Amino acid sequence: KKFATELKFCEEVLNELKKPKYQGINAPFLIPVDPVALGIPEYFKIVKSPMDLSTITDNLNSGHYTNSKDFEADIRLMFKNCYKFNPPSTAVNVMGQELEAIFNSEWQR
Ligand SMILES: Cc1ccc(Nc2c(-c3ccc(O)cc3)nc3c(C)cccn23)cc1
Repeated sequence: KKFATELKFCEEVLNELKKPKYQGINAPFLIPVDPVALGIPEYFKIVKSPMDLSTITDNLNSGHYTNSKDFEADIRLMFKNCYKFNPPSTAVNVMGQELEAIFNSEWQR
């Protein structure tokens, strides 16, 4: 896709994931994980490259992404981090799976 159109599509998908209608599942992903606030001091030992939707938004707006593949890589990194730290069937792990399913269906649009 043409560069500008490509990034416009990224912005649309990103905005969808952040919508209030998904607040039950996007909450852990809207802002950077705060290990102190969450009482998980081991977080940065387990997750070497933190990523979240606000950081991805800043990256998109600052021209950090040169194509949609780089944008997609950070989205996927965010979910991988979630599954690495939050064991299967925990609330946050399930929220990650649900939000990832929404991303996947939007991304194929
Ligand atoms: C004791 C404990 C256990 C699990 C969590 N996970 C967690 C995460 C999280 C998100 C992404 C991620 O890569 C890692 C963690 N976000 C939260 C929130 C917003 C509320 C409650 C728990 N949360 C917090 C504390």
